[in-house]
Amino acid sequence: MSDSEDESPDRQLKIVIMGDGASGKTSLATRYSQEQFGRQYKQTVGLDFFLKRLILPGNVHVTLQVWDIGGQTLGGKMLDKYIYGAHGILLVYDISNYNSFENLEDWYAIVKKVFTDQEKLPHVALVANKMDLEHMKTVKHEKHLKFVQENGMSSHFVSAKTGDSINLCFQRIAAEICGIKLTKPELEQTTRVVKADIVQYSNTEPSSRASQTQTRSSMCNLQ
Ligand SMILES: Nc1nc2c(ncn2[C@@H]2O[C@H](COP(=O)(O)OP(=O)(O)OP(=O)(O)O)[C@@H](O)[C@H]2O)c(=O)[nH]1
Repeated sequence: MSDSEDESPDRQLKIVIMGDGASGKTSLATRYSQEQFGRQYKQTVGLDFFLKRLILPGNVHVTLQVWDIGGQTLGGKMLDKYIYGAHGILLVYDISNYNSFENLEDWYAIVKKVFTDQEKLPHVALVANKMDLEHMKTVKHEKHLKFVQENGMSSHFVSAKTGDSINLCFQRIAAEICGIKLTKPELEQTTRVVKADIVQYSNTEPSSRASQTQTRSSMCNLQ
């Protein structure tokens, strides 16, 4: 018997990413599935697909089918069909753009409409993207938490640019859908470790620094 015959088939989960144009949905998907980030904005027309396999605790193999829905589809005829059958929905906003947060009410209204009368509701996650632009933040933390609490969503703060908390976000959502509780060490393990150079200056005069400067590399866990 080959190894592959031993394995149970992957659980397939449909994950839909929604939110205003330029909030960073495609960037989130490409960062997660391909470890890449592009500064250039290229509008998604209709939708794009991404696939990502992951293994959850308990050796649960999962394939995420990530549906990246273009921001211009709000109000369009196809949106209901894109959302239908989703196991998880990411409502994404850009922390530096208040409108993108406010408009999530409209995106969420469509989700609720599609799932009225459905037995199983999808897991809905509120995702604050572009956390690297914290200095340009226009959405208060309390506003984010209120939306989460009022609607029973999970809460995530990420940056597709730096990759901060992206794996953790998808891992938590997949685990939640599969009914798997992640332990603290498992959550910490998923947090991306970013390498940083720490420059150590001696207490000598600036003029003599050039010859004496020593650089040391250390691992730094940015959360
Ligand atoms: N600084 C910063 N820029 C980001 C981040 N994520 C995305 N961007 C930038 O924001 C712009 C829009 O990103 P996209 O991922 O194309 O946005 P989208 O939500 O898919 O847009 P639509 O296709 O119109 O729906 C691009 O220029 C990205 O480089 C982030 O975390 N930080």
